[in-house]
Amino acid sequence: METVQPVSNSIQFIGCNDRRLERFENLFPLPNGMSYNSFFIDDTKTAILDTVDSSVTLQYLENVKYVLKGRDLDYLIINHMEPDHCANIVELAKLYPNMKVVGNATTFEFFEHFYPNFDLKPNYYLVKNKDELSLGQHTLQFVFAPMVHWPEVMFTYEQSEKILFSADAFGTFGAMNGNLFTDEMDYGEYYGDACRRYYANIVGKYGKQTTRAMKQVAKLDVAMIAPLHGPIWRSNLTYILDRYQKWASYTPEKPGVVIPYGSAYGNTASAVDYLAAELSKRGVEDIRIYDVAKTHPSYIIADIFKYSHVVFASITYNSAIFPAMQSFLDEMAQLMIKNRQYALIGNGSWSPMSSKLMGEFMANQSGWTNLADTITLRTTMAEDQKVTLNALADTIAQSIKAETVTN
Ligand SMILES: Cc1cc2nc3c(=O)[nH]c(=O)nc-3n(C[C@H](O)[C@H](O)[C@H](O)COP(=O)(O)O)c2cc1C
Repeated sequence: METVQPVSNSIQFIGCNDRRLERFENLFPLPNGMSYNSFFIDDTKTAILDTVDSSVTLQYLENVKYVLKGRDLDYLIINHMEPDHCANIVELAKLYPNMKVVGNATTFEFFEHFYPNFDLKPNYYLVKNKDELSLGQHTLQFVFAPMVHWPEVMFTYEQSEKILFSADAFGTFGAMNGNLFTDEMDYGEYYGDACRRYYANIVGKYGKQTTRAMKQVAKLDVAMIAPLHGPIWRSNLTYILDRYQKWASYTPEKPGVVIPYGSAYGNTASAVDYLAAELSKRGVEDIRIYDVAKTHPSYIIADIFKYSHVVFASITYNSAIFPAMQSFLDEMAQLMIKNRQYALIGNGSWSPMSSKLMGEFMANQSGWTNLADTITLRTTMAEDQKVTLNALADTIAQSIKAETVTN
C-alpha cells in the first residue's frame, strides 16, 4: 500500500521508514529507526527530489507510481549522492527513461563511481550554484552546500511555496510516526536528542561549511524546511536554526560537565562518582557520567556538543590508554569539536601512562582549554586524594559559574 502524505496541495511526501536497521552507516545505533525522505512536485512538469535507501525500495517504488498516476517523470533532483538517498536513481531511470537527472558536476562524478555500468549521461541535467529550473507554477533554485555533509550536497529552494529542501541538514535519527510536521508532535521530547546526536556525529566535523550554508539560507524567505531525514519544519523555524547556529559554531548549549571514563574494575568509576558528587555539592547542574566501554560514543559526543566542560578519566592498559577510551577520543577528535574546557584523571597500578598519553592527545586538540593539572590515581583513590579531587571540583564549579555569568 502507498504511504504518501501531502506536504501542500501540489507537493507530496513519498519517503519511507526503516525500523529494522540496527545502525545508521553501520555505526550509529538507531533505537527508533530511520526515515529516508523523498518529495514529489506535481506541476506541468513532474519532479522528485532525492530517492531513498535500498532497504525500502519496494515501498518507495509503490509510492512513486501512486503519485505519478501513469504520468512520466520529468525531473529527478539529486541533492545528496549518498547511498541512503541515491540508491534508487537507477531504478527510477529504468522506469522513467526520459527523466532528466538534475545534479552538479560532483554529483555526476559520484554517480559514475557508484554505478560504473549504468550509462545515465544522456539524462544528465547539469546545474550550477543558484541556477533555476521552472516546473510550471513551481521554480526550483539550487543552492550548493558543499560538505554539509558530502562535497556534492546542494539544497533546493522552491520559490512559490518557499520550501527549502535541505538535504541532510536539519534532519534527525528516528523514523517518522505518521505526523509529518514538527508542530504535530512534541519534537523536543521525541527527536530533540536524536537530532543533536545526528548533527554532532554526521555533520559535526563540518561546522564551518554548515555556517556558510546557513548564511545562504538566511538570504532566502523560507517558510518550510524539508530535510532528508525526519519531520518537516513549517513553524518555529528559529528552534532548529538557533540549534544549528550553536552546533555549527561549536558553542555549548548550556553549562554542564560530561565525564566519560574507562575502568576495568570500577576504581576509576568510583573516583568519577566521587568527583561528580562533589561537583553537585558545589551547585553544578547537568553532570553526565558515561562508561566509554558501555555507552555508544555517538551519545557521549552529542552531550559534548551540548555541554561546556568535559572530564576524561581512564586507566592505563598495557602501557596505553584503555582501548575503549582511546577509540572514543579518536572518534571525538575526528569531529573537531572546539570551545570546551577539560580536565583529566589517569590511573595505573604499576606504571601509570594514561595521564601522560591523554594529556598529549588533548594538547593536540585545538580549541580545548585545560582547566587543571592531571590527577593520577594508583589503582584506587587514596584518602589524601580527596583534597585533589575536591580542588578539581572547585576549579570546575568556578569555571562553570564564570561561564553562566558570561552567558
Ligand atoms: C589488562 C590490564 C592491563 C593493565 N595495564 C597496566 C599498565 O600497563 N600499567 C599500569 O600502571 N596499570 C595497568 N593496569 C592497571 C589499571 O591501569 C588500573 O590501575 C586498574 O585496572 C584499577 O583501575 P580500575 O578499577 O578503574 O580498572 C592494567 C589493568 C588491566 C586490567
